Amino acid sequence: QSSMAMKKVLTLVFVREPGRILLGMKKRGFGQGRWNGFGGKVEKGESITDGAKRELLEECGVTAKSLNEVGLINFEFVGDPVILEVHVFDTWDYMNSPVETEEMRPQWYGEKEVPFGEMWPDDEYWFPHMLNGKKFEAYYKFEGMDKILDSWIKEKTEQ
Ligand SMILES: Nc1nc(SCCc2ccccc2)c2[nH]cnc2n1
Repeated sequence: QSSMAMKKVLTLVFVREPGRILLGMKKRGFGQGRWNGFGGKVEKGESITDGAKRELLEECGVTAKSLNEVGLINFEFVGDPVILEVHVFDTWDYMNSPVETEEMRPQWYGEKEVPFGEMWPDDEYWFPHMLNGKKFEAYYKFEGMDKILDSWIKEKTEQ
C-alpha cells in the first residue's frame, strides 16, 4: 500500500469555432481508436498550460495563443494505483490549420454531431458542460476501458 496517492498529470485541449469542435482520432497508444481532444503528459519543468500547448502543436500543428480552463477530471482504473489528473482546456484563439500526424487524425465536428459512440464513455457526460462554457470538476472510476463503475460531476462557480 502507499500512503502517498500516485497521480499522473495530463492535458486535453479542444480547438473551437462557433458551432464546431476539433477532435482527433488517436492512431496509437492510450485511447487508440477513439476520437478525443489533443493532449498528453506534462513534462518536468513545464507548466500545465505550456504542456497543453506543446501537445496540441505536436499532435496536430495548431498553435494555441491562449487557453481557457474548462475542467479538471480525475480518472481511476481498477487495479491501477495511478490516478490520471486530466486538465481540460479549450482555445478559440489559435494559428494554423490542423494537420494529420503519426499520433492523431484531426477532423472538425458540429457540436450536435460529436461521435460519442467512438469516444471514451465519460465524454458524453461532461461535453455538454464544456460546450455550454461551464467550468466543471469530475471523477470517473473505470473497470477496463469501457465500463464506468462510479462517477460524479459538479459545476464550478467562478472563484
Ligand atoms: N476524453 C477522455 N480522455 C481520456 S485520456 C485524456 C488524457 C490523455 C492521456 C493520454 C494521451 C493523451 C491524452 C480518458 N480516459 C478515460 N476517459 C477519458 N476520456
